[in-house]
Amino acid sequence: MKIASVIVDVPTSQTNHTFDYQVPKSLQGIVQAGVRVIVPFGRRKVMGFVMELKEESDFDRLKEIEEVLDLIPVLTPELLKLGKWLANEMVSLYIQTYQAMLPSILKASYKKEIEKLTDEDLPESMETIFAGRHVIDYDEFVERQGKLNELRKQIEEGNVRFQYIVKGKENRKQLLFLEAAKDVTLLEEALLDIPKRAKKQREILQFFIQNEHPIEQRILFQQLKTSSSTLQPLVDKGLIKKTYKEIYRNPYEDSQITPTQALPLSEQQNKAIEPIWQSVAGNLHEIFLLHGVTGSGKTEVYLQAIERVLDKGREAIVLVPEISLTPQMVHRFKGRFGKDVAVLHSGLSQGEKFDEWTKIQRKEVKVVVGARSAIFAPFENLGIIIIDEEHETSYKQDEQPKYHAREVAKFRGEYHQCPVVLGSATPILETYARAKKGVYSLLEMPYRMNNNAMPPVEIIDMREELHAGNRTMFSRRLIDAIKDKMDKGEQIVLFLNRRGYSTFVMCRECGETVKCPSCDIALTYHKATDELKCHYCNYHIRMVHECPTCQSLSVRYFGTGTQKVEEALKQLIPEVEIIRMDVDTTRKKGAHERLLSQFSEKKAHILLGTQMIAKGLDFENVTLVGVLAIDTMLQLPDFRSSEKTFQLLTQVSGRAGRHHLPGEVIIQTYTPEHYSIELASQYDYEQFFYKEMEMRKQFRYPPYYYLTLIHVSHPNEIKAYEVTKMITKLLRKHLTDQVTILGPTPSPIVRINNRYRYQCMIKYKNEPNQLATIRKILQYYHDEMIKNDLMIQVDLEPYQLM
Ligand SMILES: Nc1ncnc2c1ncn2[C@@H]1O[C@H](COP(=O)(O)OP(=O)(O)OP(=O)(O)O)[C@@H](O)[C@H]1O
Ligand SMILES: [Zn+2]
Ligand SMILES: [Zn+2]
Repeated sequence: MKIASVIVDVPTSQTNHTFDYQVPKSLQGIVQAGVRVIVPFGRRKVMGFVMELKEESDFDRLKEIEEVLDLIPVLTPELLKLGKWLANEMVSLYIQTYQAMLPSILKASYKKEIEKLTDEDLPESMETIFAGRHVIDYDEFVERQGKLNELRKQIEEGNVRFQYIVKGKENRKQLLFLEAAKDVTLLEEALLDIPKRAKKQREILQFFIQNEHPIEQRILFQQLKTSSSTLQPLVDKGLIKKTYKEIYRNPYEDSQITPTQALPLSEQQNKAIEPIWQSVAGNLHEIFLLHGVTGSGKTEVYLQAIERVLDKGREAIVLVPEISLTPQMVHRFKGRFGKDVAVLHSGLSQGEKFDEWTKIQRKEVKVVVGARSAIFAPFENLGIIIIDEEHETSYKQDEQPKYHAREVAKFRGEYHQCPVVLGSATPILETYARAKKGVYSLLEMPYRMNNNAMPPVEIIDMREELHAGNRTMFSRRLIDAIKDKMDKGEQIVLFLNRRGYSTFVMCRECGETVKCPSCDIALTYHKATDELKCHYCNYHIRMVHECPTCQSLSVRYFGTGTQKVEEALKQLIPEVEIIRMDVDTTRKKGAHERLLSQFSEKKAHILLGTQMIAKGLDFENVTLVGVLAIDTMLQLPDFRSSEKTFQLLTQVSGRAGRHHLPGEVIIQTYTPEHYSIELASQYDYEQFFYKEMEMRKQFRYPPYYYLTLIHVSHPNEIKAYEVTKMITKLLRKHLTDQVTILGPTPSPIVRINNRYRYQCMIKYKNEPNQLATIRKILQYYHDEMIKNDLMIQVDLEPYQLM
């Protein structure tokens, strides 16, 4: 095969197809599908992925591949196929999609260099920049105000050369090891020749007489309190040799993880796992929804399902949301499967991620536990895919390609003919509806382990607090409960929602927000025009200062930070010890883990935090969970806000009373009558599902309709608006009239990084022309996107509507 078709690292829609290259003789047999190569492209050199090899091309005079970056393909045949499908479905570029599947360290880095080719002096101005060097960075040349026309002249005269350098910048970590270079008897003989006063040298040699295994040089020096100068003569004599060993950067201290055994399953676990085992045994592709309340023992089901998969010699992918990928969670998997587990999440350094990925690629592990992108783990014999907390929005990538891990899981499950298990206490509506219809197999686990009751939930009406003259953010009931637990030596988790933002307004007197009459979402405040706007349909009214419902003047913006909560609480209860967990306190590596272990060692009464603490945590001594300001979530301008509130409350409540001590939950809100708060407090998912489905039907949202969101941004507001308007026009013209097109309307966050953001939304049930039309629109704006700083982003089935 002499010709390779290559997807090149030039992310534009015009280059979004394969280019043919000749494989030079020297690289034949080395270039194969799935490897990265370096190819000439225009005047540059770029990285590319080989899609396939073939004998013939429709083009003649092909350029040659210059270099191969991999000996083992980084993309398996399955991943090549998956990437093609995914890019088409998501209207994203092939190159972006393939790059999203790989550790970011495998992305190419590009550099421009100028090389001096002559021994003669260059003109003075250039010589000072070269400063005696042969090669310099082009960027440095420009930065130091080198003259470009001078440079061009020198290039033409052949005195200097300009070149693009492409590098796959992966690096493997190597450590320096020492080991005996000769037989023990020979070492013993040599020892006799070393004078008594060379004490340290003798110690080193004795060490190797007693230890035949290589040891890291650094550790030996530490142990024997010695250094290179003592060692060197022994190396020179050929008694000891230095070797480099590639090692994995391992972020987890495996030795500290206690191995665990499979637990005898409870009755409901048995019932749930049986169909999964059958599907594993029969190599059947089936999608399961494991709907189990918090603490019902879902994780144990996952573990024992995986066990069967490994027994068959196949592999497993387990997805866990980023924020619940805590050390606790990792330990549960490593405890059961030990060294067979790789872990992938964003807390790892690039190098660590690459090493974990390498273990998968080399088939040195059989299980990967990771966040969203672990769905692309290059296993070739997959036996199960598990997505825990399947409702989590972090499974949807919010940059291109805007894929959802669940859809990728289905593709891979079908390819490998293996089960996909979606687990949650609060599955997303779409998923539960499919399970009800029989598209997925529904497995229910309605009870907690040991039949512990779910902790009782008390809803506190914050409007009444205000009426009673309490202007703090804590209800009297919550403060009393906190003090009570402190007295008993029990612990408290306080949760503050932060995903909201202060652009919605609410009446503190009656809890009312102003909503769009046709979209049923909260209006957002726009300061510039002093208006409230619906960012789905662009309905707008003047900002209200008097509550439309109760005529009070207590209409306020909403939003508080964790730090404020901490300070306010300390004023009320001076002796309280608080561990605060938010983006600020967990920025440093390992901080997350440290704070949690401090809390479990009972070094504080309260763990106060944001979304970060809502999931996965399992503390024996926690008997009270308090929820502050849940309204900021309920009023998000997002049609899923009720659902997200229900999910969050259920998760948070699940943190209390998981063990022997009974727990309780207190939720503070200005809208206690809202169905998602009420039903969450009763743990009634089923009821919530029906109620919410009704709303979705009425306002024409998923799962009854599909949505596509198109985002436009530009430094000039008028431009952003005009383009969005044009896009809605084109859509209206080319799509069938069953489709609703909303917009143009400003995004809820109108300006980010000095770019103005507008959007429009397509609501449809079945629209065969959609993808083709969107592609045409992108083509149409191609030049402007490249030259004029215009950005258009397409999000199919969006999760973030901001
Ligand atoms: N078969 C079993 N026998 C004894 N203990 C079990 C068994 N299965 C699970 N457990 C224990 O019950 C507790 C709850 O289980 P687990 O954390 O797996 O529930 P979960 O459904 O994943 O909960 P969440 O959704 O809240 O994370 C854990 O402490 C776990 O070790
Ligand atoms: Zn009011
Ligand atoms: Zn509207």
